[in-house]
Amino acid sequence: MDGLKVENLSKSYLNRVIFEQVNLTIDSGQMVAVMGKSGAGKSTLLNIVAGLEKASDGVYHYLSQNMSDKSLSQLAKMRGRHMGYISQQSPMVPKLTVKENILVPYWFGKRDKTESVYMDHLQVLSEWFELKNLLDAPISQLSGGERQRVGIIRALLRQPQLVVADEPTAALDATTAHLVTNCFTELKQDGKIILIATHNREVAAKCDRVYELHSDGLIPVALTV
Ligand SMILES: Nc1ncnc2c1ncn2[C@@H]1O[C@H](COP(=O)(O)OP(=O)(O)OP(=O)(O)O)[C@@H](O)[C@H]1O
Repeated sequence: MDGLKVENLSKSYLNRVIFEQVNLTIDSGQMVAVMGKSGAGKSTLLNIVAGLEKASDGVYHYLSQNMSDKSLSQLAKMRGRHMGYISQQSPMVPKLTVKENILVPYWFGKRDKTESVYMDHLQVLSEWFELKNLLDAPISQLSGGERQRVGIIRALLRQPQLVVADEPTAALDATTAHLVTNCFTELKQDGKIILIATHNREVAAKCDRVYELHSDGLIPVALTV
């Protein structure tokens, strides 16, 4: 199974339960949004799926592998090869240019395609996200929304099967946010899996399914935008 299957996942910090009984299946070619009030645990859930932290209980499978059995370093390898993780504030190396920041994971990760494939894809993505003219600029000169788009390009550079995007449009105006949702829609049409945490109802409305995260699990919601 190429998809993602989450079963009875729970997370607690010390004795405080953030969520439990989270069940979610996303097949190839599907885009799913998780909404919910601030502090509900959306970032925590996405961090677990992306292998940045461990669940307290439950299992999840991705690419037919039981991810819950893996160590954080094994999960980091899986993430580098098979996932694109977009965080709320993508960390950047201040002294590097935009292009160099995008290429950092390529420099340090396993290269399963030729260099020209990555460079061509970088050009396509930077054009799509309207950053082509800024590729040689120091990252420190970019606005918050521009940096957010750099983080998205970096996560997509390796053409991952699973994209985990935490508030990918938080710093963007409506027009630029459309670039992101249109890109994600193309990716899902190409068979990728997209999991988004968002407060933006217009972004969620573009998804195949929308859930609200509560302490006792995910509840499907029907959006009227
Ligand atoms: N390392 C940690 N230790 C203790 N509590 C934590 C830790 N990380 C997150 N939390 C708590 O878990 C809860 C869920 O946080 P999370 O960031 O996942 O929420 P969220 O739904 O993404 O919120 P927002 O919409 O505001 O981004 C919060 O109450 C937060 O304080």
